[in-house]
This record gives sequence, C-alpha cells and structure tokens, in this order.
Amino acid sequence: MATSGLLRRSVFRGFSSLKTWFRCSAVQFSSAQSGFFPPAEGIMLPVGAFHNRVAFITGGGTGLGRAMTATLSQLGAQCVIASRKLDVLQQTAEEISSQTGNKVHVVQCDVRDPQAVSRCVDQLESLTGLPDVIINNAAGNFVCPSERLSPNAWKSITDIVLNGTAFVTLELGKRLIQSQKGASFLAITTIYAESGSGFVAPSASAKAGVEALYKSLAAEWGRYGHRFNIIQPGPIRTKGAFSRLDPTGSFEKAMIDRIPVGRLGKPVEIANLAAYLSSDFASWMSGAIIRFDGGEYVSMAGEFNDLRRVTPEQWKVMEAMIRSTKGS
Ligand SMILES: CC/C=C\C/C=C\C/C=C\C/C=C\C=C\C(=O)SCCNC(=O)CCNC(=O)[C@H](O)C(C)(C)COP(=O)(O)OP(=O)(O)OC[C@H]1O[C@@H](n2cnc3c(N)ncnc32)[C@H](O)[C@@H]1OP(=O)(O)O
Ligand SMILES: NC(=O)C1=CN([C@@H]2O[C@H](COP(=O)(O)OP(=O)(O)OC[C@H]3O[C@@H](n4cnc5c(N)ncnc54)[C@H](OP(=O)(O)O)[C@@H]3O)[C@@H](O)[C@H]2O)C=CC1
Repeated sequence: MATSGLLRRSVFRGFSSLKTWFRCSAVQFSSAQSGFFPPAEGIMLPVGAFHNRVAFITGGGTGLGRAMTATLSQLGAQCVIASRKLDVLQQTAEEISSQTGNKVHVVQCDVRDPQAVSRCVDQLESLTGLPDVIINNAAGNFVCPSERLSPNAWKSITDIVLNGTAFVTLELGKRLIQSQKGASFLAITTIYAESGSGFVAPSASAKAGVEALYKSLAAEWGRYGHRFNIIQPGPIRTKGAFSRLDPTGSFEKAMIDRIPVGRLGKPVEIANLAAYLSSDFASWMSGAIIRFDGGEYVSMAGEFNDLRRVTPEQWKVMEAMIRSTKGS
C-alpha cells in the first residue's frame, strides 16, 4: 500500500511536470540528426548513361529543373529546356553547356497555352528530334487562404500545373506514338498531392490531378513503350518555392524540426533520383510514386509522433503510470 501510494505520488509529480513540459517545450529534435544524413553531392549514374539521349525539361531554367538539367547534361544527354522567360533559359543553358560540354537548347513556352506547347514541340523536333526523356517540372504556387483566392488565381495555378503537364504530355505522347518511339515521362508533384493541404489548395488539387494522369497513362501507354513515374519532393530550397511559400522565412525552422533527417533536401539529390528514374536502369519502373522528403510526410502523419519529445526520465514515469493500470 505504502509503495503504491509513493508510486502514485511520484507518478503524479512526474505527470504534472510532463504536462508542463509539453506545454512549454520548444525543443528541437531533428536538426542535430542531419549529421547522420549528409547529402551526397556527386552524380550517381555512370558517365555516359544518357549518351545519345535527348531530355526535355519544363521549367529547366531555375531551381530543381535546372539541377535535373545539369545532371542529365553531365551524364551525356542533349537537353532542351522550356519555360516563359527566355533570358533565364538562355543563361542557364550557357552555364550548363560550358560546364558539361553538351549542348543545352532553349525553347520559350507557356505550358498553359496548348498552341504554344504544340509550337514548342515543333521546335524541339527540329532541334533534336523527339525526346527520350520528358520531365514535367514547371509549376506555379503561392500560399493563400482559400477564401482569398480569385477565380483567376485558382486558374493560374491549375493551368500551369495540371493543364500544362497534360498539354505537354499529350502533345509529345501523340507524336512519340506516331513515330513508334519509346520514352520515359517523369512528373514532379509534392507530398501534399496525397494528403491535400490548406493554404495551397489549387496546387494540391492540380498535383493530385497530375498523379492521376500519370498513373492512368502508365497503365495505358506501356504498349507504346512509354513509362510514367512521379517524384513527390519535400522541401528543397529554391528561390521560386521559398519566396512564394515562406515569404517571411519564419516557417523554415519549424519545417526542418519536423523532418526526421533533420535538414532540407538538396537539388542534386532530386536530380540524381530523376536521372535514375529516367534511365535504362529503371526500365522496369512505371506507375511509381516516389516520396522524397527526408521522412517529413510520415513524421507529420503519425498522431503519436510528438512523443519523440519525451525524455528517458519522462518515459520511466509514463511507463510506471501505464503499468499501474494493470488489472484496473
Ligand atoms: C509552412 C510552409 C513553410 C515553408 C515552405 C517552404 C518551402 C516549400 C516546401 C514545400 C513546397 C511544396 C510544394 C511546392 C510546389 C511548387 O510548385 S513551388 C514552385 C513555385 N514556383 C512558382 O510559382 C514559379 C512560377 N510562379 C509564377 O509565375 C507566379 O507566382 C504565378 C502567380 C503562379 C503565375 O504568374 P502570372 O504572372 O501568370 O500570374 P498573375 O497575373 O501574377 O496572377 C494570376 C492570378 O493570381 C493572383 N495571385 C497572384 N499571387 C497571389 C497571391 N500571393 N495571393 C493571392 N492571389 C495571388 C493574381 O491576383 C491573379 O488573380 P486576379 O487578380 O484575379 O487576376
Ligand atoms: N522546391 C521545393 O521545395 C519543392 C518543389 N516542388 C516542385 O518542384 C518543381 C520545381 O520547383 P522549384 O524548382 O522549387 O521552383 P521554380 O519556381 O524554380 O520552378 C518553377 C519553374 O516553372 C516554370 N514555369 C512556371 N510557369 C510556367 C508556365 N506557365 N509555362 C512554362 N514554365 C513555367 C518557371 O519558369 P518561368 O518563370 O521562366 O516560366 C520555373 O522555371 C515544381 O513542380 C514544384 O511544384 C515540389 C515540392 C517541393
């Protein structure tokens, strides 16, 4: 009796301090973990893996698209990058070509306009012939409470992300089918394509649509030699994404704290994965959705994951409390 009373008292004291601790604590549990997971900055595939291959990358002038273009070019591909800003494309193309010795072509194109996409593919065909690799990476996004979205704000994002991807994929797909040429298609979506997310509803809806399109075509167009895969990146610092999704910079720390790997991704890391998925080494891979996020998605999903904050001392108290319920 005396022992059980003591235990209850000590458990109670522990429990109150635990509650206080949970209320007050802002302890980081992940940033120190990044030391376990240093990014490998080199190129993964063997040199020449894309020799004699043509890769078409939308949004290839900036951010992740630029990193994917640089990696494919380094691996021997002739790349063609397309987006709205010709000057940005030209500068990227010159910089990458001068580093890799492989030509990077540019084509100005607004993917929201199906006629522009058709003209872009005409130009692509005359520059390099039809591509072996297509990466649908172009996107638009900004954080905004949904009640503040105008119809045109909704349309602007969904037109770039879903319609743009569909126009590029259908235009190239039809021409590839006509010329009986196989190809690898890759789309860059996001982890919240699966869960949905407040404050980015147009992007979430459009990215979910892209995933449905790619899964559908993976089933339908295998017979034409086409593979379709998807990467869902977690946060990777780019000017385009961070300036529109964390304009004040105040959310970044909280975001890193919930990533089990303890850091943001690096552009070269997604570039290596994209190169692998687009290469012959992945020729048995189609209809796959690869979540690439340092564990962020599962970390946000599990309702008990906050218990990572509980110290070994606090576990002793909690365990004693749980065990004391035996028979009750
Ligand atoms: C808690 C989170 C913490 C941290 C986040 C940090 C990191 C990221 C982590 C994860 C990222 C996950 C997913 C990322 C997905 C991405 O896609 S990131 C890539 C982002 N890159 C881009 O968006 C580049 C291209 N974007 C653009 O060109 C523009 O931003 C555009 C608005 C999308 C399109 O430009 P355009 O010139 O065509 O359009 P506008 O005419 O300017 O606007 C069209 C209508 O939209 C309305 N609008 C524009 N901006 C806003 C805004 N900020 N809020 C509300 N409404 C907006 C604009 O008013 C127009 O509507 P209208 O006035 O009715 O005509
Ligand atoms: N960085 C991150 O943390 C994450 C990124 N992603 C995804 O990764 C991809 C790359 O994003 P990121 O590199 O970060 O951002 P960027 O803003 O750098 O890239 C977006 C690209 O899309 C192009 N683009 C936008 N609108 C159009 C249009 N109408 N027609 C043609 N091209 C267009 C832009 O070029 P231009 O302005 O010249 O048209 C730009 O090069 C996107 O699909 C994004 O959704 C997903 C999850 C996380």
